[in-house]
Amino acid sequence: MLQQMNGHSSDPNAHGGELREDLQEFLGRDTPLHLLNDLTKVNPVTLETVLRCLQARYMADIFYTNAGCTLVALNPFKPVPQLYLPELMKEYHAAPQPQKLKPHIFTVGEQTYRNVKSLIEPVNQSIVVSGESGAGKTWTSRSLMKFYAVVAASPTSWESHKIAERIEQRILNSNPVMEAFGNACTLRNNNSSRFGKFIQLQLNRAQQMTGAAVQTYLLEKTRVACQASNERNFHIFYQICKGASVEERLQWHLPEGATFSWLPNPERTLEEDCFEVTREAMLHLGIDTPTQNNIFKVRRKAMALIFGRSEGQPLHRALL
Ligand SMILES: Nc1ncnc2c1ncn2[C@@H]1O[C@H](COP(=O)(O)OP(=O)(O)OP(=O)(O)O)[C@@H](O)[C@H]1O
Repeated sequence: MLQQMNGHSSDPNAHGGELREDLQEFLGRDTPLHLLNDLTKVNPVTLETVLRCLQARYMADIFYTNAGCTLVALNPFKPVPQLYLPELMKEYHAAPQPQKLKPHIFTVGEQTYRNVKSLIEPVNQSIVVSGESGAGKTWTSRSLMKFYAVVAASPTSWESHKIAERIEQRILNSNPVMEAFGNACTLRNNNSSRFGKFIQLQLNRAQQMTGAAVQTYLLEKTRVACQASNERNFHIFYQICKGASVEERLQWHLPEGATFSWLPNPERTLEEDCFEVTREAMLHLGIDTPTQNNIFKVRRKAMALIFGRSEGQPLHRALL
């Protein structure tokens, strides 16, 4: 992280072989760097000092840092389940001043939620999640959706509780489906979203979740026919190839172990390859098994048409 950014060396010794005076002063300060919760408090604000601070926090397993009203999220590249527990979501939700708690994506979620709540005429709130490929945007969006599913789904009556649960579950189930059809393994990220998305969560006047809409754009369609070496096609094709049942294989004319010229690197086993998870999520979204089968049949035919037949299979059989 400290090596190179935008072509500028961030080596503090690059300035005449000695640490610059202001940087020396910054590094020698009394407060340990990892305790700096807000990058605007870094003084002087330079590439070196900001990166030093983020690096110190990363080494101390602190992955969120404020930068004024923006939140910087570092990808931990390891599971940190204790950071995303429902109890923690509730803690941020119940806090009188969540911004006084440790920086977290839940602070942003809660602040936004309160903004909607505090206005007499409800005004839409937006959270922009940006970063380079593999930075953790999908993870962050998922965490926000889980947060709202917990804090915005607590209606009182049993009947409405059932409805809220259904909506909450559906919102969360949209993720595996979107990711199966729109994500692929790239050099930078095993589960890279190859499309942009605008997720809208709808609340009623009591700030309970009543629905959600996802608009997708800019799907990287060219990946179907052309992938960089060591990258893969969209997950769904591998899921079908690896996860179809014996009956489905017969029905879809998909022999066990069939290989396709445009489905490279099938030997890589990813957790995203799980067909069952996609099917289950589709079921929860109201896409029943016969409809699912039709969707997968079309996918299978696309595989024959676009990817070429599985080895040794005549075309008329592949298109059946
Ligand atoms: N907060 C986190 N905790 C644990 N793991 C994380 C976290 N953020 C990201 N990751 C890991 O990093 C991987 C890449 O993150 P993610 O898919 O969210 O990146 P992205 O910014 O959406 O990338 P792309 O633009 O390529 O879709 C995740 O699959 C996950 O393994």
